[in-house]
Amino acid sequence: MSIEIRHISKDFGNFHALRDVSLDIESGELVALLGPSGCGKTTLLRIIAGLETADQGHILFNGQDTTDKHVRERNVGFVFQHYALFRHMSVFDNVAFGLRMKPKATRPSETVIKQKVHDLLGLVQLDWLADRYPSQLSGGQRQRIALARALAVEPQVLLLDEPFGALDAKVRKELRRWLRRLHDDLHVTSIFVTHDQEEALEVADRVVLMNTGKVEQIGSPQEVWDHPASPFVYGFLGDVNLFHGRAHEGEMLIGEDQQGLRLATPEHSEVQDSKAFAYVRPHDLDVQRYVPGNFEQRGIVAKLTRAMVIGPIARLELLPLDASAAGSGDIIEAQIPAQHYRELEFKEGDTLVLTPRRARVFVA
Ligand SMILES: Nc1ncnc2c1ncn2[C@@H]1O[C@H](COP(=O)(O)OP(=O)(O)OP(=O)(O)O)[C@@H](O)[C@H]1O
Repeated sequence: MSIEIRHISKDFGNFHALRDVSLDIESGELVALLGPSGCGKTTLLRIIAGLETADQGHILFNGQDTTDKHVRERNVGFVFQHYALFRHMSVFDNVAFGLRMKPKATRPSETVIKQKVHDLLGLVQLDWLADRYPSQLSGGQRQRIALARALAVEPQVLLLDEPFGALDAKVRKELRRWLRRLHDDLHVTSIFVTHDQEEALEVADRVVLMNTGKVEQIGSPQEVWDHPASPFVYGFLGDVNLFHGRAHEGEMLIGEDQQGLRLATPEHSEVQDSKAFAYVRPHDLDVQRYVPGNFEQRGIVAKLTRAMVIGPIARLELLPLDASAAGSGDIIEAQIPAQHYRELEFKEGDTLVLTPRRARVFVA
């Protein structure tokens, strides 16, 4: 089932929860809605489900407008963060629930239901728990049962709202791999909401980045990571350092003195002396020892305030000596291979020079 989201807007009182959101989801795709808390992800999911109505715009399923379609007629399966399994029902009865609630004319026989529930429990690899009650399951097991229950009625669309949000990091990681494999087997058009960028990038075919009720960027995980469309996306997807400076005719200057850094920004060759921001990932910073008076050595001069070696990576925290380069008081973070860090023999308190290998410049 394909889903077209056309110019959806939604206000709650004076608050604009969604502003003119448009998005096409292909049949069989797994799409992540990613963004900070309060950006409108859940509201959009609820509108797609029919649990909430939009003030403006339309949702089309397979080209058909769903505006007048009740949630029950949309053939949508849900899984929420706070798994709403029925506590007084066994796992088997929870999964069978949707099938038993079908109108008599379309309700399968108990024999068929039994087979189907066992197949679904097999699919989520928990057949052995059929007789247990929700309170006797781990959080991860409950979410897998919730998914089996959502799939029982053969939805054409699966909507997942922070399905693994309440679980610990290790279980989340296992479950997201498992969700991806399950999706590859079933190909149900699926949308899941998350504020965890790693989860979105790892699981989804495409990621929709949202901020303050608007779509900032839509693309494959690789596209949004490699080519963030806006400063917001750059900052939201992973750690990033922000440097301030000025752009002029295809070059950005960071820092004032002769050893200031010049970054080539051919994409801004038309710009005349404008305020600019450079975004640089910690692993894209080269770090060398500072040599006073060496004018060949251009870069951001900073003091090493803290160094942590975590496995193969050394994480360095640095304070720029020229506060105008970064936001005042802002720590710069660099990541270099631990081996390299040991060879350089840096110590906390050393003055170092940072040069970005890769930067993305936005002009104000
Ligand atoms: N029924 C409601 N009445 C008033 N305001 C609401 C209602 N539902 C949501 N909002 C507001 O709309 C905004 C978007 O909410 P939404 O739940 O869609 O955000 P979200 O991106 O899913 O956030 P989170 O990740 O925290 O769940 C929030 O500021 C929220 O307070």
